[in-house]
Amino acid sequence: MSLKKASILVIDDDPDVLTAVRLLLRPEVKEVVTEKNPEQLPALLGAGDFDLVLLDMNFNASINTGNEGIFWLKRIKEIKPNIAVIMITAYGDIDLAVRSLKDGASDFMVKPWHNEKLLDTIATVLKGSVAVKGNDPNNKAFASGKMGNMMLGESEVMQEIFYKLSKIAPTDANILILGENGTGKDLIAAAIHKQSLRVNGPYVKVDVGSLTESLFESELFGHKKGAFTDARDDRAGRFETAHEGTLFLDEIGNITLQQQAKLLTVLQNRQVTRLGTNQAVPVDIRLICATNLPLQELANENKFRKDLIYRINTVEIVVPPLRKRKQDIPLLANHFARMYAAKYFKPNISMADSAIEKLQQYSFPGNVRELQYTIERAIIMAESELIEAKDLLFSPLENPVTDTEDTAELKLSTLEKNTIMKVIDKHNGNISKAAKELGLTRTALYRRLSKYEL
Ligand SMILES: Nc1ncnc2c1ncn2[C@@H]1O[C@H](COP(=O)(O)OP(=O)(O)OP(=O)(O)O)[C@@H](O)[C@H]1O
Repeated sequence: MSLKKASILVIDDDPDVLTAVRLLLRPEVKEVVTEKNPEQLPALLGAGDFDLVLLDMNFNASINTGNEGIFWLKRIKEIKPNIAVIMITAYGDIDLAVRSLKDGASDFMVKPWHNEKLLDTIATVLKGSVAVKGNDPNNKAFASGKMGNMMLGESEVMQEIFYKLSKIAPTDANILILGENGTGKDLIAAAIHKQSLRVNGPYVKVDVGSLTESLFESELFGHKKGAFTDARDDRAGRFETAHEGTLFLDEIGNITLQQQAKLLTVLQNRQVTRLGTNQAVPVDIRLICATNLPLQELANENKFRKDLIYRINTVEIVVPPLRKRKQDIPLLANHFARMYAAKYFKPNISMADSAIEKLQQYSFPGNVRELQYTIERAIIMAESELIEAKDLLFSPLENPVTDTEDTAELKLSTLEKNTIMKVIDKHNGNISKAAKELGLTRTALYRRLSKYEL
């Protein structure tokens, strides 16, 4: 949605702020309504059709915890879940503002702001929020339950994914998400839950790839006290915990054939039996699975059961690596720059064109996660307000990948292995630090260590 068509509600108890915002927005938007008393919010939201609320985080001069802002944010989301909210905050409340993103705010502005920056932020949020409102395929964002609340993408392929997601999220279809590490599979799973009819139910994520044979059953299906040596209490498994909600099984390609058989039985019967009991408990879950492995190939090699694939992939979403959708890089880079500029108290920092160009020339083997860490590093190190090409340092894997050739995957594996060794060495064997620099989770790094037998 464009600024010109937007109806905006501004809530702040400082009349000077309200006047300033009114003067700024009136020529730019369709309608601007200002109100100093947040108690009026429910009535105003009921009466008007607002696209966006600018909401102050502090309303009582004597209490300055920002909690009133979070309280009112939650109320807005209860009354009109799809309305976009930008929080207005003072410098000292950045932590709370970041928390507000988790509670559904689309963005936040730090006082005092530059007028242009405020308009820019409102315009960006409005563009994103349409996806939430109408699931229009021409949008650049899809609402997620995660930090920043938005999954961004303007490439054709991401637009198609958003469209597909908007269609399938409200159904109960099982979904299989395929894609390399760091492409956003986790974010997609959270987004599907957020946009589903189960949104008020639990969202339970399990990294099944990291569960040992012995933990697998008790973790997923639960156990009775005494069922095995460490079972000190009765415990519900993740299937039961996810009852009436969504169960997200990550790294599904890494489970053994034995685990696959157990999972299949539960999915077929839609009931679980806790270890140590005979009683089957019905479970009502929506299942989402994800993996970075080619399941079909694994099935052809008899490493993954075909009947399980059929069971889990009613709908398949394939998320392409970032190097195959470079059009998304500017949008994502600016999004991360704004996010970290706020986090590290550098509100006026922005990305130079040369920096965006450099990012677009890089192959990002760690995908969006690596882009995110690259920008975070640049913002932390930045000495001026403009991030330039020279400020962007990639993890040692700097050679752009030309993945049109057959040899690309092979080259990439060798580069990846060497890079991992170099980075671990640099951090004296500290896996957490190495994983962070590489743009990987610790689990993903461990998996690579075992893949390359390091
Ligand atoms: N399209 C996107 N828009 C905004 N942020 C994104 C997008 N894609 C990924 N991210 C961010 O990149 C990081 C990695 O994403 P995520 O964890 O969802 O990837 P993944 O595919 O599940 O990775 P892994 O396979 O390693 O678990 C997260 O911080 C996520 O918020």
